[in-house]
Amino acid sequence: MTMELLLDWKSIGSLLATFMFVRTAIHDFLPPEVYQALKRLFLKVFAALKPKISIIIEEFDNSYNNDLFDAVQTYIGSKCFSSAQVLKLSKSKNSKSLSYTMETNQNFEEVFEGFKVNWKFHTVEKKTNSMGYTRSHENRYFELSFHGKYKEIIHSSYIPHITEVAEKIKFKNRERKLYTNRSADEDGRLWSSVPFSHPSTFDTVAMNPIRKREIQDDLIKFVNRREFYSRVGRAWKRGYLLYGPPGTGKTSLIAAIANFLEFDIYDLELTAVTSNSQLRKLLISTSSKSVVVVEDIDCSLDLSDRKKEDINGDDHHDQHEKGRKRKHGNYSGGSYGSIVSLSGVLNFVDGLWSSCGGERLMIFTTNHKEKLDQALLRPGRMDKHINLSYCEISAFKILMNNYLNIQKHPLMNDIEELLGVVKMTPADIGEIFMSCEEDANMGMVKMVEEMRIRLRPAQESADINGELSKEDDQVAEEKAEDLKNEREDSVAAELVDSVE
Ligand SMILES: Nc1ncnc2c1ncn2[C@@H]1O[C@H](COP(=O)(O)OP(=O)(O)OP(=O)(O)O)[C@@H](O)[C@H]1O
Repeated sequence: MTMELLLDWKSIGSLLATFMFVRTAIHDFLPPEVYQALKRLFLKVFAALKPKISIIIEEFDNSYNNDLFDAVQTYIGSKCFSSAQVLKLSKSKNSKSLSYTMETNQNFEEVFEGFKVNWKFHTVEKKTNSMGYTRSHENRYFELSFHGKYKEIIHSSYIPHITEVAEKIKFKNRERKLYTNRSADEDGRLWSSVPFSHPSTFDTVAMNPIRKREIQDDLIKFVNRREFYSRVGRAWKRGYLLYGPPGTGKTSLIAAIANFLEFDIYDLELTAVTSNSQLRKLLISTSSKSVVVVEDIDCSLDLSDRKKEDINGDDHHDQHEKGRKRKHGNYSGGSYGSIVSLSGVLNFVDGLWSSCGGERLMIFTTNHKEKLDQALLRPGRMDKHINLSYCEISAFKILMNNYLNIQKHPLMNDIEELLGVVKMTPADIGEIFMSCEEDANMGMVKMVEEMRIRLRPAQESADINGELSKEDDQVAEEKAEDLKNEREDSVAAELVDSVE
């Protein structure tokens, strides 16, 4: 028995020695190219002996569409361009972009987290017999092959990765919509929609670049915080209040935000809402990536006096009566014809979306921030207050570049000085530039003229009050400087104010 064992150990030893000898001989005597080729062959043979696993993803699952098949098709379509030899190219009706799909029997290979996966697309003709008729149809499916030891990673990481990427691609390619509830009463639908195509972007909005960057950062932070919101048990939403005089870019900024996030826009007309329950339905039916806008909040609701309204519920009779009168055109409304109560708005702003998932940005606009209830302004409801005001030089430069396509001009100093004393909205400036689009120089001259015209009444009234001495020009200059400093201070204060 001991002898046999000894023999066995001996033979193993000599086998190892032979192996080492052959290996060294091959390594030392064979040319390196031959050695590498042999090595590759050996690895291939060895890999072929390893267990391989395949997963089949069919187009239909018990006659129902298989979402995973669609996801794989989208995913591979976005990647196979460089590797597959035959591809199909198409563009679907509601899509902005072209999409590639694989042809039958084509392979696509990729490396995920360090291991290789192989995809193959199959089409098989199938015949079914029912009630004496033979019907043939195509059975399309993807086959995913990989080494057996990666089964767990495929299931827990790779497949979720595919669905996530596919979702992002589909979202990017879809046509975005602008929804409005204005015609809700007539056609019975909650929202009517048109494709959303507003040209305003963060590049075209005339605004202090630092504040622009700050808003963009805030938006990026918001959309990247899904886990945070779910961890702290809060609805994934953020409230913005845009305030400032008419024509300062509130609507333009909203469009720029929606374009930046690639979200749908819901323009919520509160005066067209007939009850709080309708308001609730409207809000719940918004898509999972949406910007809900309530413009001119001070004009559509009596928000200044909360005590007038029943905060915990609707006064249905009262609401109904207001709605009836409004429909018949003879309702001038509490202060502005409010149909939904303040509680309705506050409730949904506070947490109606907690159970809906999805990311929603709520934007209110007003020309009169001071008219709004403090309860509505607090963080959680309006997380960020953005003041859009009269044009200052950095915003002016953006408009000048947009409309006249110039970055510098000899009249810039005059304009900067005048902007310190004359209130010009970006809309005013846009109008003047629009009329001289072809002649940048003329546009700038006209601008200075218009500002000087507007400056005169201010100087005259100052004169009457005895504020202006004989050295008009010098004092006007000093005043311009003071106002400019004041403006800079208020911009700085606003920045501090809006930092959470
Ligand atoms: N900050 C801005 N940047 C670029 N364009 C602007 C800006 N502000 C105003 N405009 C131009 O003026 C027009 C009116 O602007 P917008 O509707 O955005 O102002 P608003 O503040 O929403 O006005 P309102 O309070 O009356 O609704 C727009 O068509 C836009 O071209």
